[in-house]
Amino acid sequence: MALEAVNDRKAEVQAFDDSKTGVKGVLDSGVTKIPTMFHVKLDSTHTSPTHSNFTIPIIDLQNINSNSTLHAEVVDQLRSASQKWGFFQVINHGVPVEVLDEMISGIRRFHEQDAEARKPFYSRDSSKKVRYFSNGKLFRDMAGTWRDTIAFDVNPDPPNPQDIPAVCRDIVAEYSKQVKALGTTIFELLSEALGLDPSYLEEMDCTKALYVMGQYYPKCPEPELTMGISKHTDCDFITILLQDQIGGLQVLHENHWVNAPPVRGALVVNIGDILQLMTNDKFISVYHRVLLRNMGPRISVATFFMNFTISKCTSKSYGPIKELLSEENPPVYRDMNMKEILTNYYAKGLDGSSYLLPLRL
Ligand SMILES: O=C(O)CCC(=O)C(=O)O
Ligand SMILES: [Fe+2]
Repeated sequence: MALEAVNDRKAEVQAFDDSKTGVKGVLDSGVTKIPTMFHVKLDSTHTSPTHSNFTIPIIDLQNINSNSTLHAEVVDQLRSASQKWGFFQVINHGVPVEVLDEMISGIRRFHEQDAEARKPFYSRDSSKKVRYFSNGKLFRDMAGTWRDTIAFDVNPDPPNPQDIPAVCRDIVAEYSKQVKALGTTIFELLSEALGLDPSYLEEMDCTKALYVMGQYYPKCPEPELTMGISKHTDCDFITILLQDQIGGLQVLHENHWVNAPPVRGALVVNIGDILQLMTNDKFISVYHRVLLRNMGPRISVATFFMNFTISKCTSKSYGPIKELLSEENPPVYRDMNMKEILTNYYAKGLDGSSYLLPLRL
């Protein structure tokens, strides 16, 4: 890019960020063409049909407390999904559908309230426990995506309730509590799926930190030119995702983009990069993205089991779990502490799963 173009782009991004009203603010200004900073480099897969022969596994958690045969079946399904897909949906997971609906509504209320009410929460200071922003890596990723976020750093040290926007305060607290409990159950089942003691992953601090991101993808006047979220993997242990009924989430499976269709009452779970590392690639952290269509807005809530703050993350080291290694399955990563992992992660743009490469042996 010529220097002039780089400077233009910088000015455009800065003006957008200074508006403190996100992509929603751009839309509300009445544009019919999206600003060039949101034009992403598209590839042929942007418009190609998705692969409908595949479906992301749906796992019913109803029977986890039943007899041991039924329990073992659920564990088998989780193991298979984590190995082959890195993604699955869970139903009968114990989080009431009213809580799910109200969480979507609360996030919608935040993003759809008056711009003046949103502005005070807008910040790029990642040490803030509650903050509103658009495109976390805007100044590093060259293309913006059509998405705004309200994020809550809810665990282990939750924000002061007064700091949470009143329009979603109660439900954020309730949802976080419920999703943490579900996460704990899922980590127990995943530990079993690995042949480990059920408490293994919890003892590795996998359930300690939760980061909840309320995503808002406004209706887009030119969806064919941009993305909701570009192709990436999640830097965490697992992610539990709540999505509304709009659709648009796609998962890369055997080189095909496969839709993760909204299932009422379900939560989507995916394996993150750190769990792939710990399982020595047995469980996979796969690429996913959100493609925008003409519909919208779309709302989702991604809960990352991870502390993204370098100064507060766990001091534990992560590498392939020793119990899983053998002569036939030697470690493919070296151990690294969380500070180093996060430092590598922040040095890359969003599409940067390569931050784990320095750990590959
Ligand atoms: O909104 C979605 O469906 C996916 C969000 C996501 O992948 C993320 O926040 O990492
Ligand atoms: Fe993600």
